Amino acid sequence: MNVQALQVSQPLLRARGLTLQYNAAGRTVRATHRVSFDVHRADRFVLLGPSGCGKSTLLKAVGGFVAPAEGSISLDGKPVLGPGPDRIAVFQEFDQLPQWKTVEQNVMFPLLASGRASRAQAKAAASYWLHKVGLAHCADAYPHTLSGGMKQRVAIARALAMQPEVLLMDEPFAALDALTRRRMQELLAALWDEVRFTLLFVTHSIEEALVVGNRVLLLSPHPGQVRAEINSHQFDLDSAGAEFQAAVRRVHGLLFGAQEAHAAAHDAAIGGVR
Ligand SMILES: Nc1ncnc2c1ncn2[C@@H]1O[C@H](COP(=O)(O)OP(=O)(O)OP(=O)(O)O)[C@@H](O)[C@H]1O
Repeated sequence: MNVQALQVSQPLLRARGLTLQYNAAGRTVRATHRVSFDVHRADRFVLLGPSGCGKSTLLKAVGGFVAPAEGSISLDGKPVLGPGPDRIAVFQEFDQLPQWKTVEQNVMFPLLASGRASRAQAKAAASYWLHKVGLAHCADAYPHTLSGGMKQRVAIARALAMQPEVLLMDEPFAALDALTRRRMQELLAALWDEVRFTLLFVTHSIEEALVVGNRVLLLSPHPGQVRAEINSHQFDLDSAGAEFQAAVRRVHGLLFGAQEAHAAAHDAAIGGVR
């Protein structure tokens, strides 16, 4: 393999042996234990697992907001030591947009604040991305006049306008109704088809993980540890057939199999004592 080929195959984002913890009220809560994963350019990499497996904490660590107690994160070969405009996050909360700025100003703001664009460039970028997410007609509206789905569209436009190395998404559609959630997944897929951004996406929905991601890291909770990593590039939003259902069951088994077997054994043991 020549040097150029070797460089191309290097992961963009590399997480190695990440132990992440919080110190709260004099005690330490371990959120993850030695979690490792690689994200390649244009991957749609999903962190999947039940509540408490440390998905959000992993995303915060990649964002540079939580320093690892153990392990390391690098982006494009450089250590991640804090937040930066190369990693932009979209959250679940609808209040992530400043309410006193119009939709257009919201999209322009990070471009201006980071010095990445002049006012004219930021305005042009806002116009371009608002058009892409179907909100060109809302440029002068204020966030409180928008639906939840529209607010998430603005948040996505704002994030992609920054052209981050990695787009971080923490359950971005979890607070939406099922139909809107589906529309947003379609929008994300269409944008990825066009732009091929690199995505690190957190969800606790197996179905969402399989249709949004091309690779999925399965995590078990307390503390979060890697159960498995699977490829899911064969599925898309039209996947609903037997193969998809079998994959959902398989992932469910990988995530909860040991836990359910343990609970069943525990119940049986209690039943036996009674
Ligand atoms: N700010 C904090 N202070 C103390 N403990 C925290 C804090 N944030 C998270 N934790 C703990 O870290 C662990 C992992 O939490 P995290 O939110 O990363 O999990 P998650 O998989 O994203 O869960 P959910 O799907 O419920 O959001 C949990 O035990 C949680 O209670």
